[in-house]
Amino acid sequence: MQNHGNTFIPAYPKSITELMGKYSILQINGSLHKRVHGLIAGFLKSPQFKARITADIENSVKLNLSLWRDMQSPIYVQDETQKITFEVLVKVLMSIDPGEDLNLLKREFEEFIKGLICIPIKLPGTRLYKSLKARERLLKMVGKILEVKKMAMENTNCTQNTIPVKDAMDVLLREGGEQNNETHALPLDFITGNIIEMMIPGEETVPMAMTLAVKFLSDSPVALDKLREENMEFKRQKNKFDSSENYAWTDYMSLPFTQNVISETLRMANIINAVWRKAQRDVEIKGYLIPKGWCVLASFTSVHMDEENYKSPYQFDPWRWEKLEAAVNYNTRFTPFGGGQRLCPGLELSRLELSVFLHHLVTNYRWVAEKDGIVHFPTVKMKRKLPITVTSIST
Ligand code: HEM
Repeated sequence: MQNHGNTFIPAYPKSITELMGKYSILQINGSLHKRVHGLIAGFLKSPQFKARITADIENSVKLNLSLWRDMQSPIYVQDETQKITFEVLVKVLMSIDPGEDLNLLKREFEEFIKGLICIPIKLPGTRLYKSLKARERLLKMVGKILEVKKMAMENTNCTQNTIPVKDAMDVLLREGGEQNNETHALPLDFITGNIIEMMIPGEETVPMAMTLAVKFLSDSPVALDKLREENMEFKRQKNKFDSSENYAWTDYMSLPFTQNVISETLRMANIINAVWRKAQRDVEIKGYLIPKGWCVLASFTSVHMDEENYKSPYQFDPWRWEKLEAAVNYNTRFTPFGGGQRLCPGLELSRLELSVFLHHLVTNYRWVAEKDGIVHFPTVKMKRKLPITVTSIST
């Protein structure tokens, strides 16, 4: 994973490559990949972006959690967390607010991703065909949003600084277009395609991490008590000074046990359990020859569940991170977000979303989870979407 795209490149099953388009960030290599990755990662980790998105995440989490009070039991955590994170994701990528457009986009996107892992036959009626059609409709919808943004930019005779960059689409739209020099600008269809493709790694991962955090905490009452204690104390301290309860992203990041719960959840969840690569030349690793053209599956589960890396790896133990912090080489032993030049640009955003969700969940509700199991293939899911019954905590 640490190579520079000249030894191993991504290689996905045919249904995925068909659906993604050849200029997707997930498939491109070399200098174009470096440019697009750098733009998106730079934007998502900027303090200005995180400050702004924290309020959006809070609004979405608070609104959706408040509805739980009047919902009939059981509440299905997997569905509920998906609502929250989809709202955040489209805000990050193209600033769509909740409403009819968002609902339509969600429906089409769900139809689109159903075909990611399927038999790659492209005939009317097949799964792949339906998903390709959904992709065409998505391209149209996102293309319209892009057109509007482009016109707004042109009408205000925008230079880099006059209209603030609000989302990933803005970032890509402005790239190379400054000083009216359009020659280095990214083509519009490249941008539209990539906005849709960036929804793929962002859409299911964060809600599944939230759902599994609830699952692991339900099975570990001592860890849940400690998490609640830390977050209740944080809430009390905050309310002393500012009863409006608006927290900064740095507040969330400063809760050590909560961060350890998130790391431990990501280690055990293995939401992206592996990545696919293809050898560009003969490669020798630890005495084994991987011939040019062969595919390699870099398994993160094997890393995270290896006793040599983590003692009692199947035990949910957030405290292990207090001891591990200095010792673990994160590049090779903790890889939920991958590594090297393809390291997930949504890493910090995901941790922030998880922190906000856990904070509002444990300070507002107690819950009892029904029996449920985790399915690991082809993607991580709960067998029964994790049904829980909640009771409000009065503070
Ligand atoms: C818990 C949540 C998440 C996990 C576990 C996760 C995991 C990963 C992993 C393992 C990769 C590397 C893939 C590879 O090497 O081929 C990746 C790439 C990527 N992720 Fe995430 N991801 C998460 C959330 C997000 C979010 C919220 C976004 C969107 C805002 C996002 C956007 C991306 C993109 C665009 C890439 C491709 C990067 C590239 O190839 O240059 N991810 N993610």
